[in-house]
Amino acid sequence: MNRVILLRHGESMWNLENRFTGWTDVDLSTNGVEEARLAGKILKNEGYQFDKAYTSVLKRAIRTLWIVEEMMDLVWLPVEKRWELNERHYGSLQGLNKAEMAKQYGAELVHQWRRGYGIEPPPLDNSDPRHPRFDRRYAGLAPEALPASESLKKTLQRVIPCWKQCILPDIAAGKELIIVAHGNSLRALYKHLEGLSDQEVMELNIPTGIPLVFELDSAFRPTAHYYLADSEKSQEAIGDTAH
Ligand SMILES: O=C(O)[C@H](O)COP(=O)(O)O
Repeated sequence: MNRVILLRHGESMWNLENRFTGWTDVDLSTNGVEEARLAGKILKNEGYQFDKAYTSVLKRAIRTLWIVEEMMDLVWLPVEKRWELNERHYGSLQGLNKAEMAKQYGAELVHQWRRGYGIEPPPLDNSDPRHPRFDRRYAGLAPEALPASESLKKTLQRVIPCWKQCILPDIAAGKELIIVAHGNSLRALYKHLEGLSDQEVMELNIPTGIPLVFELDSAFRPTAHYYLADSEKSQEAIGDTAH
């Protein structure tokens, strides 16, 4: 059986403050550190072993992975950091409070921005210092690859090539992998794996800090998936993420 573990980073400072984050490089909150510790502890206690990890180039995911590695005594683990696993770029919403935006623009539009498949939040201006073209970690990328905002669809269009070209060959080679990423990059991957419709993915929420196991058949199609938490806890966490 092939298997891959997906993990959304622990709660970040801006999750805590209910602000749109996207590509903003905010760190974990104290609670997020605890969530990452617990995820590592659960993975260790359940006997998981890894050969390699994938993560994004954003510190909330990277630090979550570091903490998991420490908890599992796996600090030697090879890690591949891929910008394609970053959170969806939230455009000019980044930094703004989600509840205040719902008051200003209406809950329905904000819900569409957050959970709709094709809708793109308002973009960052090209001259905005927060535009990724000013960030050296993206310096090697073609300018047209750098988003100023992304729908979930656009996010999926970068996540899935990374899945197919980098991650799947590692799984095919028999490696046990953990992918530590973000709410929307993982929603995109989940949509692809489970073949969710554009409508179905609107209902999908991935909680912070709870390992999600995908079992795959020999053609890498999912045969099962489950959270490593009791169902009450994961349902509560999924509910929290939705709001
Ligand atoms: O980027 C963000 O704001 C969060 O990590 C994900 O936010 P969402 O639940 O509003 O998509």
